[in-house]
Amino acid sequence: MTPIEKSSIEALLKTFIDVNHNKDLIAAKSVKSIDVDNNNITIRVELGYPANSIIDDMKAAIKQHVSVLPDVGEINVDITVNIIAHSVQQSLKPHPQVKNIVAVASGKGGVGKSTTTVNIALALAAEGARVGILDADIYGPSIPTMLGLSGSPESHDNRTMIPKMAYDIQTMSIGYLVAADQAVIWRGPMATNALQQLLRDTNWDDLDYLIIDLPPGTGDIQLTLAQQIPVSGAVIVTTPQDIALIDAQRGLAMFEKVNVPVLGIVENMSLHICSQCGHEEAIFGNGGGKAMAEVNKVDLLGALPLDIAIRQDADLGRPTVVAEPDGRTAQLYKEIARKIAAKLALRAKDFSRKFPTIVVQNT
Ligand SMILES: Nc1ncnc2c1ncn2[C@@H]1O[C@H](COP(=O)(O)OP(=O)(O)OP(=O)(O)O)[C@@H](O)[C@H]1O
Repeated sequence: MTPIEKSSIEALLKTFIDVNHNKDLIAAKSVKSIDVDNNNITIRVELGYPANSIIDDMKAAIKQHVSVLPDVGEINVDITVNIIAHSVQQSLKPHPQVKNIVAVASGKGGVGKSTTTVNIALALAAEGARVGILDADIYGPSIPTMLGLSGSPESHDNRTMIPKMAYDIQTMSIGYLVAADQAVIWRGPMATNALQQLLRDTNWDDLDYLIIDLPPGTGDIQLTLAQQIPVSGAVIVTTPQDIALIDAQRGLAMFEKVNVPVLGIVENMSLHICSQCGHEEAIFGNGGGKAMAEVNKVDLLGALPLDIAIRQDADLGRPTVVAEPDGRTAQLYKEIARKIAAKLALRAKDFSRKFPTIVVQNT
């Protein structure tokens, strides 16, 4: 029997690409230990993103990958998940109750930003994370409707608000607090102050991810929010039309300007699938999101079809990820959600939480 060296296993794991971030397991620092005992192998993998729906397949794939070693005995693969906080803009302090804030933006309105936000948030939760949504879309706070929620949030201390819950997700929305026609007229500082307050005064309960649905566009409000909210990353939603892509490009530039990493682009309404005959048609054009991602060197996280079920589910307060959790569309949202979280996992840790604040006391 030829004894198996750890280095041979490591060499093999260097060729195992995790499709969620496109890095190999060693480069991504996902392999925590490799033990060999009498050619029986135990590999301990730690993922930095929630992955409920793929862990079993990934275990099997790693086993298969390593099984080519000559004289290999039993192979055990143990996969755990550990979601940590990642760094935010240098000048800002991270939110104490939220590990990672992710902003979802769009260059223009109506591209399906809120629908995408809500489904991605539900997908992250389905994958095992603690998730919240902050609906900051003052021009059309639609998250409450999409989750079947209404009414004012409660408060135990008359100071902080308790997030309203739907499908295990903590939510706060400008829509719970003001009439639909009121917030729309807010301008600049009024809107940004209100949104900052909403973030600060909500009693978020230990979140891994807080997804913020930003108001559409790239004006002053969005820029100020991108500057003042401690975000770990941003996602841009666009449709494949030229006009939407030009606006999405502005979104990219906005986040670049304030040093917020763009984790990728989601192309929404990319193909129309006829509910009668299944025929697929690129109503808003073809390949726009991909081309834009390539030009700007960001990732295309995924493309969602223009599908009447997505709209109907959202209108009924039961978005597709929970209405049809095993369907193809839910799978697409979960793939996108895992990619967002996995890309974030590769980014720098938030070191500010690791060290206690040092207080010098005069005696
Ligand atoms: N992939 C999709 N297929 C079918 N309908 C969709 C899809 N995505 C969104 N929609 C529908 O398109 C409409 C606009 O979506 P949504 O409200 O999410 O857009 P938005 O970009 O957040 O808009 P705004 O921020 O301007 O209010 C909604 O009726 C929604 O149900």
